[in-house]
Parts: sequence; structure tokens; C-alpha cells
Amino acid sequence: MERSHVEWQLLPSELLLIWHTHRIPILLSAVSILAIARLTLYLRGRREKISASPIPSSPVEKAVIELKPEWLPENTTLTPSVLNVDNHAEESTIAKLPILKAKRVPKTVKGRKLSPKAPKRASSFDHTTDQVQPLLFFSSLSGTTERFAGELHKQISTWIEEGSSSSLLPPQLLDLSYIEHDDYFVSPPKPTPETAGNVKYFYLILLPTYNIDTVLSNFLENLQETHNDFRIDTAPLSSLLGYSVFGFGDKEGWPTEEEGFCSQAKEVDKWMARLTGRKRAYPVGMGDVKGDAKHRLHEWRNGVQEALVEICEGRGLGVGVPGSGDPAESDEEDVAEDSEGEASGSTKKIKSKKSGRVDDLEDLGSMINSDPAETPIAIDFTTYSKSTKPQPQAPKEMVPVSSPTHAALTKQGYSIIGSHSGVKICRWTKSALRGRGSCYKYSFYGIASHLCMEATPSLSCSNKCVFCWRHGTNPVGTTWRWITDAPDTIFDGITEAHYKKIKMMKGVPGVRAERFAEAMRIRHCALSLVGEPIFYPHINELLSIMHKNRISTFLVCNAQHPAQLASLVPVTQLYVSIDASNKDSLRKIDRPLHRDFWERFCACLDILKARRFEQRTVFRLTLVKGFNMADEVRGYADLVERALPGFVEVKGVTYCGTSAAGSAGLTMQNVPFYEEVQAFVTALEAELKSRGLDYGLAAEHAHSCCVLLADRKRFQRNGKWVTRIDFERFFDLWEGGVQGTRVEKVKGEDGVEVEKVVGWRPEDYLGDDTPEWALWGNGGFDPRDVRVKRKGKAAKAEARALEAVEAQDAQEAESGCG
Ligand SMILES: Cc1cc2nc3c(=O)[nH]c(=O)nc-3n(C[C@H](O)[C@H](O)[C@H](O)COP(=O)(O)O)c2cc1C
Ligand code: SF4
Repeated sequence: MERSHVEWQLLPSELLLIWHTHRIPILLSAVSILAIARLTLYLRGRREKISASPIPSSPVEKAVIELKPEWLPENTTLTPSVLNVDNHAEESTIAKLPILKAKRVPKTVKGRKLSPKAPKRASSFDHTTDQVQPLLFFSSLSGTTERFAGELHKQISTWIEEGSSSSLLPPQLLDLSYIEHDDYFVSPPKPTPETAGNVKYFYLILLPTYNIDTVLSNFLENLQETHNDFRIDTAPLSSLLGYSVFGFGDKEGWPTEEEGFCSQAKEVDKWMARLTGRKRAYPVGMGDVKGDAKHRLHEWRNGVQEALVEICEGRGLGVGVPGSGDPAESDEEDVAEDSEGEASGSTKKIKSKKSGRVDDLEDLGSMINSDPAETPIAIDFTTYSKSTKPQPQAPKEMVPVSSPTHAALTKQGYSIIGSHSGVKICRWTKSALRGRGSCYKYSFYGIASHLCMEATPSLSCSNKCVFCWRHGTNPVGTTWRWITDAPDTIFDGITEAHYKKIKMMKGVPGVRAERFAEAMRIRHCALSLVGEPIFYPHINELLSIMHKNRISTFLVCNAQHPAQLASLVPVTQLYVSIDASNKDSLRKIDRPLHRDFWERFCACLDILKARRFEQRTVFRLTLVKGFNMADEVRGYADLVERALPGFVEVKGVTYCGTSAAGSAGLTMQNVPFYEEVQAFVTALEAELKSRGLDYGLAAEHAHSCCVLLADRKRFQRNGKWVTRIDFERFFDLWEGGVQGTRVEKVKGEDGVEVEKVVGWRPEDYLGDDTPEWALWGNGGFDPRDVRVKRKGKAAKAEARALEAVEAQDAQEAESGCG
């Protein structure tokens, strides 16, 4: 006992001795233990994060996100609806007289019905005295076309007998082998004493295809000779009221148009365009005799009948198809008839009204600066203290008809609806109508571009992004301080304007009759275009009208309006533009008007995360070399980790070449090559993987320089990507016809928490597997569409003209709509 007491007394000095002799190894061991403990905690945290990505075992938790008072929307005015006409044109290819349709959309605001504008009269047809004589030509070697022509003749005769219009005479059926070519195709038939010059002709031409010498080859040669004969006017058939051609072919032997399917009908259509001075009343139709011929012919007949009705009503060939045109046209007619035509027309009108006001877009920029009274001014209205709060002003029109902004947007091909909404058909819609491929949204999600409308209910935006091609022409602002149009007025207006623009395409060469017919029923709406759609105070009502009409909604927002984002009804697919990965970069690239732009941006990401099980959520990254690409992969990964979107779309910016872009410091050097975009997404995927986030490279559309990353746990089925959407199912879920599977915990009457179905999840409307050709590594071009590689003079002319006309559209399609 005594000894142990002594030992205790010696212990401190022994410990001190040990410390002095072994302090280095002791210190090293302590540091290592601490490091191991830290690492263990970090990895455990990581595992917990990973479990946030897959479909949660129900119920879904509700996150609470703080919304600052200054983020809440302002009071708004609502002007009553004045347009009360259903413009939904689903059946519009089936001609009826009078053209009055039952209203299908329940209107939220009732109003006075406006009488439509006086239709444009056909120059050579007086519908009060003249009569239309349809002539149905056909050629047939083995009888198939003859049989179809006979049936068509009967159907049109019955339709006319049933009183479609008193101006229509019964059609005449004419076999090209038995008529005198010169009597019909060098000049139109001469008037007889009985008709006294009051009969005008409309040609319908049905043809088979033969890649051997037949009577058809002669017919084609004759048309060509007539056009080239210097003694004859190059457009000797320009007094015809219109024409349309339908071809029969055999897809078994000639599967695609490039391989010769219906090639002769297409040729005849082209020569007839030249001979008539572009009087194509309806696009050339094509039917496979061993497949869809009957169905296609039926569609084509409906379209032709509608054209006949329009002529009889004195409306000529409708918008976009000139009653007469440059008879010496070549393939350049491909581009001559475009929305640009209308746009420049309207600009001319403005020019004549206010002479010298609008010369071109460049001039407009300076005018905008020089005429502050008429121009929406980019003012920062974001305030934190009462003293700087702007005084309430009487609401004004966002884009008044008389403003330079209106002129500029119209010149760019936009139709302005009311005073703050816009619609424009994008170049992909035109491309798809001509069978030349849809945008990347078809490859990724199944949206066929000819069924898609691009629109916005707010032309105003709270950013001035450097890559925005309408910078300098669109209004900007941080608060909604404008007269507000009713949602149904906007819906009626945008759909009517869209259909009008589609109809303008009917005379354009290459437009497929079946796609044209399909396009008369809008299936999808890309709410992006220009401005900020969720800025519009009644966005939810507008979305509901769209869903009621079974139009899917892809809504893109700029992550600057958290309050509106939080209260948005679920859309088919919700996008947030992610233009930079950090605050500094975002300021430089988006040039936001809100001072608290970064807080708003982060709040929007949190909202997106909270709502990711209600709807498909997407990050849209637009890569601009020199601005937001280099060294930002980790930053983007941080944002993905924060919001956990279902998808990340990455695309390279497209250069729009405007002075606005130039002044923002953007040149062609800022446009990344596709290989650079590919390298970027590969690095992003790896970075996400290193953080345990299971995103994979799902699909690509090399043509648009666009790649899709998707959450593997949510959008793969049996190891295959399922990025496509079942749109019909989405509408069924929206209507409540089908129950969704999103459940939440709610308190029952007895106070006990129970699980309850509260809606649907993105997984409830998954579509088909992503097609093989769209998968990452396969390019993303639908093999059923035609790659247009033309040669020679026509190709050059077309390329030149397309470049000019589509530069604007391409920019819009690539970077606007996304
Ligand atoms: C010799 C021959 C050549 C043909 N060449 C083509 C062709 O180049 N492209 C095509 O789409 N169909 C072609 N076809 C299919 C015909 O156009 C098709 O069978 C059509 O229905 C024939 O119409 P008809 O019975 O009115 O003569 C060809 C058929 C034959 C017998
Ligand atoms: S680019 Fe946009 S508007 Fe055009 S078809 Fe594709 S989704 Fe629709």
C-alpha cells in the first residue's frame, strides 16, 4: 500500500518523461484518429443525400421554403375578354359552310364577340357572280389511281350537292391520257358562250409514280417545256383559282421520298407552282398504295375542300399563299413564303403610318434609347426600404401597338396578342411540316414539332441575358405593372395566330399534307419564347385552359420569381434556366434586374427540389464559352445537388449575330463546338457520380448541340432510359380520370396522421422507352425524317435564302424555347 502511494506520487513526472520522449508519435496518432472520424461522418452524410434522389417511399414530405414579402406578386388589373371564339382548329381541315364552330373551351371571362376582319379577296374571283369549276385530272397505267380518282370524284360531287357552296360546280373527271394537253396545261380552258366568262377553274391532279418512261414522263416534259417556252408567258396558268396534287406510290419498292416514293407527283407539284404563279391551294399529298393511301387521300380531300370553301367565300387561297407571284420562281419559293412575308408586310404598314420610324432592327435600338416616352424602360424596382419604393402608377399596356417594341417583335415574326403575349412558329415546326426533322424535344420527350406551339403570356422579362437575341427589343421590368389580359383571351389569341401561321405554310413546297392536317390540332405548348411566362399573374388559369384542351405544357422560367414558382399549378414539364453556376457568373451572363437575384435564384432551386415529385423538373443549361463553361462543372454539380432535378438539358448557345449580342461581348468565339458540349456533360456526369448522385447520359440531339442527363433511378425502366412522356396519361391524371400515386401524410379527423393520395408523380406519366436513335452516342436524328442534302444552284439559292429567313428562328428555337 505504502509502495503504491509512492508510485502515485511519481506518476506525473513519469508521464512528463513519456511525453517528452514520445510526443511526436502521440501527436501524429491523435491527428490521424480525428481525420478518420471526420471522414466517417462525411461519408455517412453522403449516403443520406443519395437517398434523396430515387423515388421516395411514400409519403412525400413537404418542405417549407421562406418567401420574402418583396417576392410576392403585385396587384394586377384584368381586362375583360373581347375575343370569344374558339380557335381550336382540330376539325378545320373538314370544310363546312358556314364556318361556325361550337365553343369548346369553358371561358373564364365572358365578352363581346368580335366580327372577324374582312377577309382578303382573291384577285381574280368575284364570289358574288363567279363560279368555281373543279377539274379532277388523273393518270393511271394499271388502274389503281383511276379507281381512287373515281371514288374521289363521287365524294366531292356529293359534298358539292349537299350544298357546301352555291358557287361550286360539279367536278369533272379527266384522264390525262385522253385530253389535249394544250387545252388545259398551256392555258386554262376557254370560256364557253354559256359560262360567259364567269367560270374559274381549280385543278386537282392525281398521279401514280413510274420510274420508267410512261405517259407521265411526257406530261412532265410538257409542263417543263411550257414554262421554258419563251413565246409563252412563264406562268400561263396564273388565272387558275388554285391547284393541288396527290401522288400514289409504293413504299415496298420505294420506301422513302429520297428513294423515289411519289417522286412524279412532287415534280408535277413543282412545275404547277411555276406555271400558276404559286397557286398551290393545298400541299402535295402522298399515299402508299399498299398502306395508308386511302387515309391520306381522305385527309387531303378535307384540306382541298376547305380551300374551295375559302375561295367561294371570297377569301382567296388564304393567308400566305399569294394569289399571284413571281412566275419565274425557282426553288427559292421555298423561302419566299414565310412568316417573314407577313412580318415585313406589317412593318411596311407601320412604316407608311409613321414614316421613317422603323428602318431596321439596328435603328430600332437607337430609337428605343431616344424615345423614352414610348419605350418600356429597364428600371430596377426592387426595393428594401419604403423610402425608395416607386409610387404606384396607373397600369399601361406592356407592348402598345404603336410602340417600337411592337414593330420590332412583329418584324421578327411574332404575333402580339393583346398587349403582353406573343406567339411565333419556330423553325422546327416548319421543318417538321416539311418532313425534315423535329427539334430535340421530339428525340428526348416525343414532342413532334409540327404539333407544337411556342408562346408566352409575358413578353417582359426581369433579365437581360447576353445571349438573348431580342435584347433591346423586349420590355424588361421587375414588377407586373401592366394592363392584364384575361387568360382565355390569350388562349384564343395565341391559338388563332398559331393556326394562321401554320396555314401560311400550306403553299410552301415540301410541306406534307398529312403533317399539315395534323398541325391543325395543337398538342403541345412551349411556354418560353421571349420574356418570363410566370410573370403573368394568371398563369395558372392559362395553364388550366391548355390542359383542358389536352395541350401539354413545357414551361421555362428564369428562377427570379420564387413566389410565382411556388404557387404554380403542376405543368407537364417544369424548366428552370441555369445560366451560371455562381453568383458572379450569373450576374455577368443574365444581367438580372433584381438586386437580390442570387437569393431568388437559390429559393427557386429549393422550390424545384420540393416539387420534384409533383412534376418533371428540368435544369436547362445554356453553355456560352468564355462566360459559363470553364471551371464551372463543380458549381453546376452543386446546383444539381441542391435541386435534384429529374433532368439536366445541356446545350451550346447559338450565336444570333445582333448588335445587342455584340455589345454584350458575345461573338462566334463564344459558341461551343458540339465536342466541347459533349466533354462538358461527360465531366458533369462524372462529378455528379463522385458525389453519389446517379445521373446518366440519356440522350442527345447533335443537330441542336444538346444533351440530356437524367436521374437514372427515376427515368430508367428495366435498365432502359424512359425519357419520353405519355401525354394522354398526363391529361387523364390532370382531369382526375386516373388516380395518381403521390401520397402525403395528413391529419385525420381523430388527429392521427394517415397517408392520403394527393396527386400524381412524374413516374405516373412515363411514356415509351427513349428510341435507340436518340440515345447518347447515336446522334438523335429520327431516321424516318429526311436529311436534306441538295446539290447545285437550287441548293445554293435555298441555303442562302434559308439562312437569311431562319437566322432569327434558329436562334429562337435553339436558345429561346430550348
Ligand atoms: C414499273 C414500275 C415502276 C414504279 N416506280 C415507282 C416509283 O418510282 N416510286 C413509287 O413510289 N412507286 C412506283 N411504282 C408503284 C406505282 O406507282 C404504284 O403501283 C401505283 O399504284 C400504280 O398506279 P396505277 O395502277 O394507277 O398505274 C412503280 C410501279 C411499277 C410497276
Ligand atoms: S423548338 Fe420549342 S417551340 Fe419549336 S417545336 Fe421544339 S419545343 Fe416546340
